[in-house]
Amino acid sequence: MRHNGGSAAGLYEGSLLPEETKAKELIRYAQVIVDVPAKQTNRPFDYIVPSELREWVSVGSRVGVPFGPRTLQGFVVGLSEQSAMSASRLKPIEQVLDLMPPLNPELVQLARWMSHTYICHDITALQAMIPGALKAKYEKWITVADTAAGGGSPGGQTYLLDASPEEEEIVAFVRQKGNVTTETMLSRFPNAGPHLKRLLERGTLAEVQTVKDRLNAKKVLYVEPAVSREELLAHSEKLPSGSKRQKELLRFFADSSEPLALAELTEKLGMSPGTVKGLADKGWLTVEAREVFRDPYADRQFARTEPLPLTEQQAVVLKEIADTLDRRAHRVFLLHGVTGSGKTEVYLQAIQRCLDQGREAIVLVPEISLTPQMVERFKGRFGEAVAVMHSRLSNGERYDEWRKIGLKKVKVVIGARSAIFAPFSSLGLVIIDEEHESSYKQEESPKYHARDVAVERAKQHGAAVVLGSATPSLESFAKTAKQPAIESEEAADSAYKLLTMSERVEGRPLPAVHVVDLREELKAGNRSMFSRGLHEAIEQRLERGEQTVLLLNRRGYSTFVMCRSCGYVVQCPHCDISLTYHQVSRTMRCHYCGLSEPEPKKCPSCESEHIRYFGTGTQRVEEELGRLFPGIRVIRMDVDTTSEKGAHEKLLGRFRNRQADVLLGTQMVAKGLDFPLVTLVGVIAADTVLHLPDFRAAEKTFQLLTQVAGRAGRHQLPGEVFIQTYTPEHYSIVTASGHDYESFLDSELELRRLRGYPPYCELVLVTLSHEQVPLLVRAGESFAARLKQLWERERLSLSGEDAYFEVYGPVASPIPRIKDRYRFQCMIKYRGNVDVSAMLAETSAAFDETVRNDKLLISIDVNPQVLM
Ligand SMILES: Nc1ncnc2c1ncn2[C@@H]1O[C@H](COP(=O)(O)OP(=O)(O)OP(=O)(O)O)[C@@H](O)[C@H]1O
Ligand SMILES: [Zn+2]
Ligand SMILES: [Zn+2]
Repeated sequence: MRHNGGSAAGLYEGSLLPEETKAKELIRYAQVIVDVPAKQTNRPFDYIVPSELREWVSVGSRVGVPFGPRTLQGFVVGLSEQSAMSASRLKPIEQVLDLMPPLNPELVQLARWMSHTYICHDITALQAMIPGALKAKYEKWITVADTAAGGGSPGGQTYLLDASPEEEEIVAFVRQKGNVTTETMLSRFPNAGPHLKRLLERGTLAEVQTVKDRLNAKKVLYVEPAVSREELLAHSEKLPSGSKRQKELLRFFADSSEPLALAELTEKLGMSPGTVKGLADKGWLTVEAREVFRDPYADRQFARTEPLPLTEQQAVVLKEIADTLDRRAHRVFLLHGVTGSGKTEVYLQAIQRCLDQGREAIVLVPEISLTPQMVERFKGRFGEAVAVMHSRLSNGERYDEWRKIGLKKVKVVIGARSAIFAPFSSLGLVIIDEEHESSYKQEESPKYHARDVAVERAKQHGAAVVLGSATPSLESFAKTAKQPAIESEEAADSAYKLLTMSERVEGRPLPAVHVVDLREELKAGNRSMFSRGLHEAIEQRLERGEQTVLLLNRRGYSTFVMCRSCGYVVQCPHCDISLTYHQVSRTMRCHYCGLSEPEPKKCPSCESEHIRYFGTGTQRVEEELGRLFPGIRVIRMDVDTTSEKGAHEKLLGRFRNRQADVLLGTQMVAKGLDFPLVTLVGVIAADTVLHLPDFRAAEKTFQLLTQVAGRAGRHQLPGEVFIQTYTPEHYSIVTASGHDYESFLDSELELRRLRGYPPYCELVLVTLSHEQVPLLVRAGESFAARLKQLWERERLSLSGEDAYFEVYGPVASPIPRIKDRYRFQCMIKYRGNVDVSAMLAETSAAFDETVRNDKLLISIDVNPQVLM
């Protein structure tokens, strides 16, 4: 069914024609990507657009289409007057699932770009763009098959050859109901299983499938008068005196003809819905179901804020961005602004400019810094025009926020990673706050980076992108013209424009940072987890009524269970990693497969009883604080205390209201928080990330330390920071303590250059997994060999260009086994104009059979953030 000779990309081009150039009546066919993520179905299929659906089908529509024996969800990616297939062989679209198409031609095109760039199926990319509530749910029904229905006797009784009485009964039941779900069937006939199977096999009954949304728009009943005020009053007069309530209700609407929600009305007037219904039945009132939006912030008031007069540095930066907006040009800015330099105010005023032009804006923030404070800043400035999207919203709330975008009820979306797909049609500005955050990368397929998607989307819209951070990623920094890491002409054109804000607002100083050598503490006989300096500083804050933020970076921290006698560490039996201890439930859990086991009483290896969890978790720091500073009020923020909906907000709210002296937590406390009374920041141990097997370890350490230090002294009171470490001489710690991004950058870039890591090359991580090592090794080796062959071919066509390509591995992955599957990886490093995506797509296609028949799994991660 593929169009003649069209290249994959070409297939979509027709769909990008402006809608009006294609008269609806000429549209006969739609190209649909169906919801089956497999190679054979990874292309558009042609369907007939029935004339009654023509008005409703556009590029980006979600439809239900017959596919083989089933009905599947699909996305319309193109419309045409003709099809290469003869019409007799094509089937019509069955359902259009939304009145408003959830995607638009630009997003459909973007999905195409994603599937190519990140090497995934088109449907996977399309599905990533819509909220979970719209992901297809298939409903299966049992119905009487057409053929069987025709053979009915006049009395409606089907004469079934060879059918048992039970079967007769089942068929009669289905016929009576029309459609029956399996559950209904089994609740009525608990032993129907075998009969059902036989009836389906013989074609008496058939199974049909329909596509259904997981969720529907929420509807609320509204009441309003159906007749004039005079008539209402007249009716009220005529009613018998016993109908007090009804009279009251009529008078109510005579006073105000505004529609009112039924629930609100009955509560207000203290009457039952029956009273309302009585009058509606008489035709005097109308009751009507209306769609409403579930608003997670409905009960919150946001004080309106006005633009602040800008500092000199803010004004310079805003002008650059505004100029680009005014020219409606595409341009990427990297805004390097120290902590507390007022980046948010710049974002707000840039957005205002964009809205003034009648365009829309997307703001991405890392999930964990999407705090009420952040939301407040945007809702406070733009009020109702803001939609908020994050994972703590319920499915329904998220769906409604998203629908508001399509319906043009909002102009600004603030959200985590996936908000980049907000279905705006005239996007003017995308802001990515804390652009260095690794959470912008999605770790499951499609493994996209929201920063790259943002740039791609902005190109299509002629929109500006602002990447903001106090600690820009090396990758982004290397793309600013200043950094000669990339030299080609094309690169110079697409270079990011660097904007700098080196000072905090109102000339406030950056906090003083003390680096404490923990080895010296031990020598001096201090065995506590708090150095003497930090201890004293906390004491001072308690006396002065100021607040402290303590960071315990648990990543890489030992919360494992170890035997003190023999050194045995409890590991997951299915994955090669140690189990993590959870104090609340006294269980040990595997982070990869979810296995949960009770804490062992004895060492499984030597039977010693000296087996216990090891290392410093946040709970232990909390206990220690209580012991050292009696009466201290601590709020602990980690995965355990923030798992419930709204917990995060509540904890921060309490801290802000001075209900605690210390906010203790993992990375969650490091970013975005802006509390006036915080004058002390302590880092319990700075080295935990430093020793991870990850080439970004030093960069991540620098970023984390700089970010957390930036929480101190942001307002009137000056701040102070203590960084405790076993490696005080490490350059990432030295430079972070001096707030010296430039020096860090120089040292780190030099190392990356020497070791051949980004930004001096691009990376792709290919992980293969299988239950048997021999097959895996063979597959790994032939995968690598095949890629190298392709490179030899590619290299010839690139003669003269500076290009580089190397495959490292296969070697066992850092985590060599997960869920009983062994894992091998190949690391690809390349540079220059190499179409690695195409090479990888071709190589993996060669493994299709092994994947299908032998259950080999191949995962491709382009620009990986996690190298495990
Ligand atoms: N022009 C201004 N005049 C006065 N106060 C300002 C101005 N701009 C920003 N502020 C205030 O300065 C504080 C810090 O600003 P903001 O939180 O935007 O910093 P930031 O650059 O985002 O820092 P971080 O990267 O640490 O989050 C805030 O309390 C903000 O209200
Ligand atoms: Zn032991
Ligand atoms: Zn496991």
